Amino acid sequence: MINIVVAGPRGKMGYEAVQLCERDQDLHLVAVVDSKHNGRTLNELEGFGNQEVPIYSDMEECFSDHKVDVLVDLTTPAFGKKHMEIALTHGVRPVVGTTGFTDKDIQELTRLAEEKELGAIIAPNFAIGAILMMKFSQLAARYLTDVEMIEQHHDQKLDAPSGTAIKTAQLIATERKEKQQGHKDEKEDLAGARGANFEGMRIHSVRLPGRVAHQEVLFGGEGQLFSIKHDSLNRRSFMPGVKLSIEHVLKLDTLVYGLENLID
Ligand SMILES: NC(=O)c1ccc[n+]([C@@H]2O[C@H](COP(=O)([O-])OP(=O)(O)OC[C@H]3O[C@@H](n4cnc5c(N)ncnc54)[C@H](O)[C@@H]3O)[C@@H](O)[C@H]2O)c1
Ligand SMILES: O=C(O)C1=N[C@H](C(=O)O)CCC1
Repeated sequence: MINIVVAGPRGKMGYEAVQLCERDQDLHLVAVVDSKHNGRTLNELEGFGNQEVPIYSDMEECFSDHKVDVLVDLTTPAFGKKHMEIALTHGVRPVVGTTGFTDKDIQELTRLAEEKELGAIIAPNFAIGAILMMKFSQLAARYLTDVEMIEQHHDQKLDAPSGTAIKTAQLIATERKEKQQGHKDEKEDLAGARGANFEGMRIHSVRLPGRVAHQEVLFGGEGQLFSIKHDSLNRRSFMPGVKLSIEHVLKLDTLVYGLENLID
């Protein structure tokens, strides 16, 4: 049994992670961390069935009261880093799907994980299909170096571009040199029209009700187009990756950023 704490249980992803623990015999949900409802139990909240799991608003108190192996953090960009620091300081391995980490955050958290000799995972996207999209895009960029991305998410998303789009751009950047794309004299008549610029790659972020998580990576060459697309149609699509991460993080003694590092 792996003792789990989920942070953000009332959120769209946190709710699915709680249900994953309920379904999976290897995962034991010992407590949850929520910004509200301190001192109550999950079964007192609407939608949680009979899960008599204690709710804490103070993560440190939660880790003092329980023996925890893994923290699954699915909160907001404002709290992801702080929660990882608290977990590592208390000897708990974090598996974090929360997005919005900067390069500096990842460097600092890597140092902390190594100092504590603990595994940690930051996964911008837990869906296996999205990992394949990123890996295939990295390969394609070796041959087709003009790239644009369109990522689409629901309209409650706080960060843009998505963590997945940034990670895809970082992987592609390992295979192609920075280059200016489009006409050298192009000019935006409306600010933002050409999207965000990552080493010359353009990233376009769509936010609409009804969307879940979608990304298309578009490659252009002389007389040809190539595109790779992934759609998450519901949040269950992320749960096999959460389980995979929980299993892997127990065997690690450093921070891994991106599930592409865990699958061949
Ligand atoms: N890695 C992935 O595959 C993946 C997939 C979907 C979403 N995400 C990311 O996961 C995060 C959550 O997404 P969501 O769609 O579930 O968002 P959401 O807004 O539905 O849920 C976030 C939850 O976090 C809670 N929260 C905020 N601050 C907190 C704190 N200090 N302590 C405890 N709980 C706190 C909120 O109350 C809310 O219930 C986002 O950063 C999103 O980008 C990642
Ligand atoms: O719903 C979200 O928010 C998602 N965020 C991740 C990202 O930023 O890439 C992954 C997919 C869903």
